[in-house]
Amino acid sequence: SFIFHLNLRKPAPLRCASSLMMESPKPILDFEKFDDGFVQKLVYDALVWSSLHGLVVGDKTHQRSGTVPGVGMMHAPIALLPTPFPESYWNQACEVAPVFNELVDRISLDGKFIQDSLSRTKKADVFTSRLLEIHSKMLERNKREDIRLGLHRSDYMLDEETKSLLQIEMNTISCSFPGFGRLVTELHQSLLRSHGDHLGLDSERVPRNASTSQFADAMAKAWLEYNNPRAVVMVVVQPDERNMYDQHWLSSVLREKHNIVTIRKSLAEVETEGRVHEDGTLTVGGQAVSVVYYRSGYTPRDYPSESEWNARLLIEQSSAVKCPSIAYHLAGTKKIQQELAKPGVLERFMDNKDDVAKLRKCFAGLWSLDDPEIIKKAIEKPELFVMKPQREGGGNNIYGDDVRENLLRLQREGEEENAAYILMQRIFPKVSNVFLLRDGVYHKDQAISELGVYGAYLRNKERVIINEQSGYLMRTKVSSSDEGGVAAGYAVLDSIYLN
Ligand SMILES: Nc1ncnc2c1ncn2[C@@H]1O[C@H](COP(=O)(O)OP(=O)(O)O)[C@@H](O)[C@H]1O
Ligand SMILES: N[C@H](CCC(=O)N[C@@H](CS)C(=O)NCCC(=O)O)C(=O)O
Ligand SMILES: [Mg+2]
Repeated sequence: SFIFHLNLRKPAPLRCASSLMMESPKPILDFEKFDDGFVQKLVYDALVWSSLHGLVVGDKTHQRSGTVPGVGMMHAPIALLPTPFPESYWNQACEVAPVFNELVDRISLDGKFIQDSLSRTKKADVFTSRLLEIHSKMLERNKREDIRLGLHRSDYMLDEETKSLLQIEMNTISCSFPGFGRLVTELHQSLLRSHGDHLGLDSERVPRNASTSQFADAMAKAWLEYNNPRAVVMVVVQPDERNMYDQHWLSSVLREKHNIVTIRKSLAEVETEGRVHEDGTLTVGGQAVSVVYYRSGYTPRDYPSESEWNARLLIEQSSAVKCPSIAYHLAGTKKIQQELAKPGVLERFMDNKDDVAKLRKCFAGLWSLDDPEIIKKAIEKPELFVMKPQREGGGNNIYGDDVRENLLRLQREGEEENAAYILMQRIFPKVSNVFLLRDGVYHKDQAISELGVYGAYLRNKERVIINEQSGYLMRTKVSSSDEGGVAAGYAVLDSIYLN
């Protein structure tokens, strides 16, 4: 930011400013300059702020912390200060959010594309085949979803090599941290207001983040579109949830701002208490449900028995607004992400050339395992690739030598299992210095970050009611870690400092 201000003082030639903008972010923390005493003060203020503002998670050493609110809470893992991020890439990520929202909706309407794209994955991956089974049942019934609510998060890394913003993945189900994304932004703004002078940082450079209210408002509008004043919003949750407060933030806004009641049910509870009536209404425990918001159901672990699959099917068959519908869920799989990267496929869904260009600009290299050239290259240089199964929730990817091992194994075992994976270009973001705060202790470390941009989409038949970028989440992890993910225990919650 210091350099940025200097630049503002003299009328820099455009070239210089733009080249400054394209520069990789300057560290805003000169580690050597700070004394531990000052950092400890920042840490103390950050921990108090987090505790007072509900930026808390369940403490896994406390066995009731995943079921009983208020018991065994721990501050969420956070970065002490925001991470520098070039404003030009921030603008690009925000601008493309509504385009990705529209793309997901268009894909969801093309049942044949979904079934065809995943037809071989169906044979190689049981979990995906179960989801596809529900999807094909809906196609057979010609089930229409007139009211469609998407609450997405598109994740990006800034590739240092190519100086380009590349999409890691598009999440269309159970996107974590719409509650906490906003809170971490407010925490960092608060810390910079108190200590900004000493740090030489301006709190105005941390972009406003209304992720919680924008997601809750979208759910409230979907509730209105369903038009049953007695109906509730149902949050489908995991029986044991360490991240319940992030979820409760949305329920709290629904109640306080919109006077809408939410209920929390596991898939097993939906199976026992749920019913779909003649007119399509879903009732659970006798209460009519207008919107089903999944914060579970995205991983095989959420389906320990047939009961959970029955519940998923029951919900899908109802007239409730599913967030996501099975089609939206499948549109966000990694296999579909890889299919979309093939030449001409985006054009199948988007007629606006500029939109297609905006989407394609942030595609990393994505391949199926049916491309011998790529397989050969990945076996030679596995460190340049990430191999991904059709899984969500973190901790599932294959890196480095394991990529080579797995590719050789698949060659030996025959091509059947190939369709269960995709290959992706490995992205190498710039490393920056961060203070990571976990369990009340800070660690200075080299880290890399991943910017998640939330997108909300609400449509009723031909009427698009909401299509917006709705806040952001920065996740920062030690650069030595291949995997990411806060819930998975690798990353911390962060925000950005525009430079
Ligand atoms: N192409 C990539 N290059 C570098 N890191 C990646 C890449 N893809 C994924 N990762 C890392 O792995 C983590 C999980 O990958 P992701 O595709 O987001 O799977 P999940 O659905 O489990 O979150 C990401 O948060 C990121 O840290
Ligand atoms: N416990 C569930 C966790 C839900 C979950 O894992 N969601 C995936 C997308 S599917 C996700 O957003 N992962 C990135 C967040 C991270 O880094 O941990 C919840 O919070 O409702
Ligand atoms: Mg992810």
